[in-house]
Amino acid sequence: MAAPREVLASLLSKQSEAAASVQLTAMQPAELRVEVAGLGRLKLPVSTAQAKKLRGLGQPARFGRREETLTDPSVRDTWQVPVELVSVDWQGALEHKLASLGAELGLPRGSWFRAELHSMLLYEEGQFFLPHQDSEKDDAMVATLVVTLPTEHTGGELVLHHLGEETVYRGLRDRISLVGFYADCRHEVRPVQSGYRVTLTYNLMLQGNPGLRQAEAQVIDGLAAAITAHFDEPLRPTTSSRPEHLAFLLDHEYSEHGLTWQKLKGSDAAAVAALRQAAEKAECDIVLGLSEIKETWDAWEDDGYYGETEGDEYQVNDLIEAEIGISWWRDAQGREVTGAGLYLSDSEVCAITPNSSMEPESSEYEGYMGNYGNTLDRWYRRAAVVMWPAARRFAIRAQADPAWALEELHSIARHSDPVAAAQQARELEPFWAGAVRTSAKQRQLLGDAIELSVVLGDAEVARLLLEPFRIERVRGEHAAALGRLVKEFGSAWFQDLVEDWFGSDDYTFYLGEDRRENWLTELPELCSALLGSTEARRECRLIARHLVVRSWTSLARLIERAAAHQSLRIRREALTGLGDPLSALLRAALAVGDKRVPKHVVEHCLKYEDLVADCVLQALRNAVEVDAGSDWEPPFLALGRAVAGHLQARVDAPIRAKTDWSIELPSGCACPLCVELKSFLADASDKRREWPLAKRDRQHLHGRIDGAELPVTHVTVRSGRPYTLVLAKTDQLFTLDEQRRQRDQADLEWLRTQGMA
Ligand SMILES: O=C(O)CCC(=O)C(=O)O
Ligand SMILES: [Fe+2]
Repeated sequence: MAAPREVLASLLSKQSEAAASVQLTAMQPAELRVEVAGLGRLKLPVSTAQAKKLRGLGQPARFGRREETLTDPSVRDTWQVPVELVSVDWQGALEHKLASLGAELGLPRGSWFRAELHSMLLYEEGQFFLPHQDSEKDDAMVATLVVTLPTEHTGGELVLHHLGEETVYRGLRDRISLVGFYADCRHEVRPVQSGYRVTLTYNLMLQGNPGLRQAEAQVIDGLAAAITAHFDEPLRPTTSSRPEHLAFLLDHEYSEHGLTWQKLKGSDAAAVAALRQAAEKAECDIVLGLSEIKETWDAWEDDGYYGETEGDEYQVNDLIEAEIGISWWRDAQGREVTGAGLYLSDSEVCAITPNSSMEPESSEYEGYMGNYGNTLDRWYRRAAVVMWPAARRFAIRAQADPAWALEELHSIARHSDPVAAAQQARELEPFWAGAVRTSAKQRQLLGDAIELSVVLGDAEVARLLLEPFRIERVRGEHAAALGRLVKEFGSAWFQDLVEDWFGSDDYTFYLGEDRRENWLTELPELCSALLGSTEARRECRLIARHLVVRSWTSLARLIERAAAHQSLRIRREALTGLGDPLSALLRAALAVGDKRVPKHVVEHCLKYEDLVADCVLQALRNAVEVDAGSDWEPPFLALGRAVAGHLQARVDAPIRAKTDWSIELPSGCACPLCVELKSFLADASDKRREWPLAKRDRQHLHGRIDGAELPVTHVTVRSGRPYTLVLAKTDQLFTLDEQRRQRDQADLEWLRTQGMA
């Protein structure tokens, strides 16, 4: 049985006969007077002699690509006669022609075309225009009219492409040909084989204000029933969850600007008009939006074995999944909604024309990736109408646009009552966390959510609203609002919330700008904003202190994790990366007057001995950078002196003898193999070992050596059973030692200049 949405698409496909392009009945030469300044009236059919003269007036035609206008004879090769020189007298016939065109192209009643002469073109032998779309230069422009004057010529066909189909229109020898098409249709002029082809092109502007065309009552009933059935049936046979949306993809292309209820093209206009009436009947909201569709297909690279598949390099098999997202739409009143994120599953989408009949915007082939075999991703952009039950309006819109939800709740709280708003806010529960986490504007959202929480005054709802955020979003701009929050709900409540914001394991899953480390470096600014707040002063101070204490727990874990890296190089990089956060944390602690955190910092770092020296050094350098000139505060001084001691000890140690090949294996695994490895490495004279080992054991040792980036090569000699692992220490051991010594010396020197050594 067909799914309700398929029933809906099939009902709609019968709604309109509108074409995307059409050729009208040809006109007699005498019906059109074309005058060209300098040439006089053209005699129709245009003679070869006159065509040659026209050519003399022409310039190489230009074409638009994005913002530019270009001349490129490999794309468009034709002569353009300056339009100022041309005047066309239709002798009263134009209105009538435009009316037929409007009817064929399915303009709704109450609207019509107005034509503006755009250009006069002349194609001589070999000239052409590659496939392109006409840019909708004007808001009102929706279509193009090509008038081909009668001439003796072959070739030069005007070819229209729409929904995977090609329509070929030929000029006539003794009559005037008229072809109209919607501006989103790709079209081309094939090379002229002989003679001349002369055309006039017109931009067609949509005029008037179409009323909603009435679909037949029976059709509307059918559509409304399909819509209702769609929302009643489970999404898939195996689940009980029901669809939230129903989208119908349109056939024509639109820009954001051009997509309005009044300016739908051809068959879209009839389908959408019927859907609007059906949606109303089914008590659904309906919006008009631009969708982005990503389809993932199971595919393999075509080796040409299965016959010629012109232009296609891939053999496409099954659709694995389709995702559709809508971030811009216009509601039934025509108001725009931007920056939203409505996500639909493929069982919420239908269309008359499937995506596979359309040209994808882009596609990307991926070889075997593990989860699937080889896949081909295809992206499409299509206009769509989307419906949802009016009763679910708040939840649907809130999910797509969390900022709107907060604003809406705020206004309910202000205009009616906070209790009603809090009640409504509970509807957010099932999806709020997901909506917040996918939002691109989390910082602003956090501010709004805090404000709203205070207004609603309901601790449970506040928790629901605020929990999905992360500490990385909290900035100075939130200071006063945070103070109010604590005032309203108390500090125990707040500290629980902050625990969630930090995450239970301080796992920082953000990348780039949003990393925990980066946030920690902003801690002094955040604390100073909190300390500077003129509102809820006591609460703000409490918050600042608490954040400092909690941040140290977080940073201590990051330091621990960084120090555990087996490779000296990676360990150094990671620890150096934590220097700025460490400096920031100490500065923040000093600013809020916290004594305990600096004490813990010093103890923690000393516990690691020289392991965290790189972190401390970077912290000191950072402190100098942000606060040059002042005396060292005690915690910095204690750390600097401890590090100076370690460095001094390393520098004082005797230089490695040329005969000393001992290498220290960082602690980690202590299995019997690693114990043996450790003793081989520690041996000062043993440079090489041949070790017959089974595959798993060899791999374990590879992992250990590579993980620690030791100056030791490991090669498997594949003969005998088991194979033999050959380990050999390399000269790099000495260069690494020397580099480290030089660096220690330089660091020590720098600490001296700071009065710490
Ligand atoms: O000359 C024609 O038939 C069409 C020319 C065209 O496509 C254009 O000017 O955009
Ligand atoms: Fe064109």
